[in-house]
Amino acid sequence: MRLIAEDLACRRSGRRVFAGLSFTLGAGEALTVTGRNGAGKSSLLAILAGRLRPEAGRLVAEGVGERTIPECLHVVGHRDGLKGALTAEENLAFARDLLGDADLSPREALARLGLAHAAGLPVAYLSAGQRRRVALARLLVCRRPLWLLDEPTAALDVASQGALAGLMRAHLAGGGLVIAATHQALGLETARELSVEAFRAGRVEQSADPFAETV
Ligand SMILES: Nc1ncnc2c1ncn2[C@@H]1O[C@H](COP(=O)(O)OP(=O)(O)OP(=O)(O)O)[C@@H](O)[C@H]1O
Repeated sequence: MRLIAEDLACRRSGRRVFAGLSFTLGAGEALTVTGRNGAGKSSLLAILAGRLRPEAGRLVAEGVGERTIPECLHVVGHRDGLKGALTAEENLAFARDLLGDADLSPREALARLGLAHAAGLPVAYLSAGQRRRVALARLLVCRRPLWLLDEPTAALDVASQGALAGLMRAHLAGGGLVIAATHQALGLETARELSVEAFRAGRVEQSADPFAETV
């Protein structure tokens, strides 16, 4: 898969958040989206996920056949999207049935996140970091090329941050793409950085592409 974002602009509550934002991301590549609070990182991810309409610009996915961009991606955002009354395993089985493209079994995915022991517990009983790990395990139960991650290390301890870095590296090595909004280093040495602040309305040159030399 290759994702091309062209000249994206975003307006929220009547305020221009960013404009003229372009990038291209190919198979095996990662992008970290940075910027201060309120700069528009989550808004950019929402546009990429098809959950927020851009004020201008367009998104193109190459190499995905008939599939739409939302059918090619996973989102792990601020809200974990888990059902508290269901067990960790049941939540993942639900996601697998809903999304299709089955990959690892729920138990295998939980084991990769060090949560095999919690498979049978209702998610409501889990800690914040454990819930985040269940949400991240969703990445592994369905095969989707593009991972959109919003502050994926939030609430994770050091060991779990390392496990996440390993999962992202394996995904990239298999030709996947990762776009992660973050305030922290993610342990991805090859990731390029996209500062949303560089595209703040009034500060941008139209269609400026910070990766023009590398794509
Ligand atoms: N649901 C919403 N409705 C209207 N405006 C919103 C909404 N969500 C965010 N905004 C506004 O959009 C702008 C960008 O917010 P966004 O959440 O994308 O920033 P961010 O860079 O992800 O911030 P943070 O680092 O705090 O997560 C902010 O000015 C915010 O007030």
